[in-house]
Amino acid sequence: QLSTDFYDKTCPNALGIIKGAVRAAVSNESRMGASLLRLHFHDCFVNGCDGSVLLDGDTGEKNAVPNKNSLRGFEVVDGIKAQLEDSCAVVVSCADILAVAARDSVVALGGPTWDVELGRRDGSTSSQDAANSDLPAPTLDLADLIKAFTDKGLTAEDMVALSGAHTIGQARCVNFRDRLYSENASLDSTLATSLQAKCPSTDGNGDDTTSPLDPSTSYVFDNFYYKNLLCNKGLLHSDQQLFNGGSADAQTTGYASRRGAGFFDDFRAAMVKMGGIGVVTGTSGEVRVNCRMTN
Ligand code: HEM
Ligand SMILES: [Ca+2]
Ligand SMILES: [Ca+2]
Repeated sequence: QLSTDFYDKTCPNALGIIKGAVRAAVSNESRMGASLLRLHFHDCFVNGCDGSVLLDGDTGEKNAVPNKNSLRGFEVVDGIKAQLEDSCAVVVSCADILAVAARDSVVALGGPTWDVELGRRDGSTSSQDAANSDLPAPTLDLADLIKAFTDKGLTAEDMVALSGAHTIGQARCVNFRDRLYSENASLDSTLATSLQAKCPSTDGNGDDTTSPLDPSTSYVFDNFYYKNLLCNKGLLHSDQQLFNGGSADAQTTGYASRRGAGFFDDFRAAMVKMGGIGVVTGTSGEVRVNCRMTN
């Protein structure tokens, strides 16, 4: 039901506007590419790709545990939406902006490109409970990571490929502290020691200081995420689950050795699949004028 040419007639500049704004935002701050990619993931996993993550409100998704003090990029989305409203009012949905911005972010940081399917409509509810229950936590083991994705119609293989998004971006100390102090010897000891300086052992100390998810190339979309896992350098507990003697090991090893015909091909296919989760099209839902509130 989605189509890649959805805005060709109604807003021919839409894709160019989004690409230009994403490029500018990423050149201003490289991390923004990671933040925009993550917004699309957190949108799609909660009530489908419907822009719900963008809605303001104390009881909305922005205040859910995985999102609070963590999600970023809302101002960039506002800027894109304002430009689109100037060019073609009430045509391009906020959900589609997130899908295109995710792709353009990956490309801006050296990753693969793909055609984004378009025509998603924006929803009207933002569910904090659904965000808390449906977004996978970094404490999960492999079986529960797989379940979080199969619950959304994705496969275990999609989960391993999509986790490669952690080749860019940052995580807060509170999300990997246990890797440094409790999960003895599972994290590479040199990396653990260097991370300890910025992430003290006491709960509450330095919780929000950030470290790169990919300590090798945190601003390049490449396959170093998987290479790191082979050396026990996965920052999050959930990352290292993809190479821990379990069922994901072979796929991780494959991606570590083949970037283009391995990881990149599977990543683009999985992104298209993720972008189709729970989408609403046609005349249901709406196209928001302001991504932060319903019309
Ligand atoms: C497999 C299960 C996943 C878990 C448990 C997980 C968990 C996390 C956590 C805990 C952070 C750090 C947040 C913080 O400390 O504030 C993070 C960051 C990030 N995640 Fe994931 N994630 C998963 C899958 C994904 C997927 C599928 C994508 C995109 C396709 C993604 C993209 C990102 C990006 C790009 C960042 C860095 C954001 C930034 O620097 O602003 N993650 N993730
Ligand atoms: Ca959503
Ligand atoms: Ca990287």
